[in-house]
Amino acid sequence: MRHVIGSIVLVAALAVGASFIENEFYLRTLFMICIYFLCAAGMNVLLGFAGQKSLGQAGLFAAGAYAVALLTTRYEVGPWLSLLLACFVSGVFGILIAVPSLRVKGPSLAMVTLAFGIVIEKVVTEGSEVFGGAMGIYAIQPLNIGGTPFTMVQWVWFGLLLCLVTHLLLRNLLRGRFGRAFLSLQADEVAAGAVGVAVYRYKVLAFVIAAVTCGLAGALVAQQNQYINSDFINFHLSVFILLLVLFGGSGSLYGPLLGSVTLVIIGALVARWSWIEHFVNGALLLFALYAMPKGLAGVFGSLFHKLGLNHARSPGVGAAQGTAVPRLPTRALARPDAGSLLTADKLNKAFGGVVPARDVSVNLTGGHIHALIGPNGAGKSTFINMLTGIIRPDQGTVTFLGSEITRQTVHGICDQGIARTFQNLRLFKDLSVRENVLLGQHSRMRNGFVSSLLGLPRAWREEAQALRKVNAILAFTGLSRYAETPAGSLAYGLQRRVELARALASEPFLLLLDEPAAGLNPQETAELGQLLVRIRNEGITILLIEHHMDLVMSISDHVIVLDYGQKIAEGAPAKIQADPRVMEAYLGTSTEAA
Ligand SMILES: Nc1ncnc2c1ncn2[C@@H]1O[C@H](COP(=O)(O)OP(=O)(O)OP(=O)(O)O)[C@@H](O)[C@H]1O
Repeated sequence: MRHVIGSIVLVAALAVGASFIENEFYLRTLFMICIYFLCAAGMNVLLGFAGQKSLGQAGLFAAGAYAVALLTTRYEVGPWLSLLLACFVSGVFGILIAVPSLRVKGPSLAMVTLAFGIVIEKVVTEGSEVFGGAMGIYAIQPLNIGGTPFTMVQWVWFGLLLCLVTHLLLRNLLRGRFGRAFLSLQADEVAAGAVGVAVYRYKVLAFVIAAVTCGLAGALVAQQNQYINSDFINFHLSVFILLLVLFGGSGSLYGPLLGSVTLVIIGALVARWSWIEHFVNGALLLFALYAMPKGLAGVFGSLFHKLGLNHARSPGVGAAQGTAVPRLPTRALARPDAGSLLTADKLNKAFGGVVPARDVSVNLTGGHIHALIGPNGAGKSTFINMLTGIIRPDQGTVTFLGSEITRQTVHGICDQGIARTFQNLRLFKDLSVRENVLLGQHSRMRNGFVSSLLGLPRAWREEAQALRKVNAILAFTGLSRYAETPAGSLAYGLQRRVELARALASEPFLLLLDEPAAGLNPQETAELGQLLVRIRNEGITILLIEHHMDLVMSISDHVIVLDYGQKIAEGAPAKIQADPRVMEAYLGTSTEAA
């Protein structure tokens, strides 16, 4: 609440200050700070959190501006309703621009969005019949109160109010489940899916948020000027919006504010020499990229840190660190009598000539540790990838708790109760250990977009409950003391444990571990074995891919052996150790020689 009250007081003070300003240029500068803040706040969600690079924001600005222009001049829709509809139209364009992001990434995505911006620019320039071309559209109805158009001071007040609301709403959204999900997209989409984040849905959402705020800004500019033409909509605007975020601090809640205040004021100072404006912006962009990778927010953040002013309390530090033996949060099994938890029936997969799965059928009994072993390239990881939806089998079915999951999405399978770790660690390295594990709780949290955006009690309750569970998992896995450490800075063995803790946070029925002991020293391997037994004792079934035979034979209840994509043996560890086909597969010799 302190932040909310502080923000309201600041905005109220600015609004009162603005009412004493008589100079139109200063008021307009304040209004443009608000406009660019709106653009930057949405762009920050898209770029700073979700990691999607867009160079087409000018097109979305145009969508809002022209929507309001056409609605008020051609269709005589009232200015307030037009403003609302303009946000809706921009949101629809946001979905359109998001579609390519489902297929392309990084620079390719930037090029596609750039093309979108250019197309919109061309459409409004050339389509003079509808959009007025370079002449533009005049007589756009401004916002009004009781039929009296806003004065310049009222525009500033309204701009400030929108900035306040946008900031507080986005802050609610980004500090919880949604913000973490966006960050996971930026870090690793495969891992995001595996912890239950619906990757495509969240990407589209980030694009829509950026589109709506940008469209709102465009509509306000059109209504305030009562005029819009194609000169407003150009590539420089898209780059400027990008610059606002990068200069202010991408991924920081304060970045958009710092960026828009600084750059609009710099723009106002050089306004009389319009020819140098682009040079200045170019130089600032280069400066931000080279000298301030975290933007102004990063510079201020480290300054406050050095001065000891950063009192941000870490959530729930020390919780669940008591002496009692910690328990894992688990969900109740819908069918507790289910002997067979998962059945894979005749799974087949071919990558061209390589066939890593050939009629593989496996039955995993609940409450056991199953091990999947086999020589390198036998198809073990492919098998786990098929169970978790990362790879679609060519043939065969996977049934989990009585329902077929063969064609389900990666996040849908996580939702059902299957969690996994990866052979090559896939941690969200820049996030703290606690945030990594909180991301594991994503699929267990039920607060939706609206309750998160509005910061309703339900969202806070969910967040507090998730935090309690995460603290218990950290204690269970012995990670409590590293809770605030960035995951990527931990020793390798601890990183493996964080990935395991993250998987446990989705409260799975079945835990799939792809070589969890790879890279661990003998002591760490022994500790891992004990941890896995404790997890099994909590009622969680484990399927473990491992090359450490000592570990496999000491903790497994059931061992499955793959070779060249075929199951060649399965049974109790002692039986597998004595199986001649297994020896042959491992030693590559005939049974007699072995
Ligand atoms: N996406 C892919 N495209 C093409 N070939 C693939 C793909 N994934 C796996 N393979 C091939 O399938 C075979 C089985 O790979 P997989 O990773 O499943 O084996 P593995 O038993 O897990 O091996 P290791 O123990 O070395 O991890 C290998 O020859 C591998 O090169």
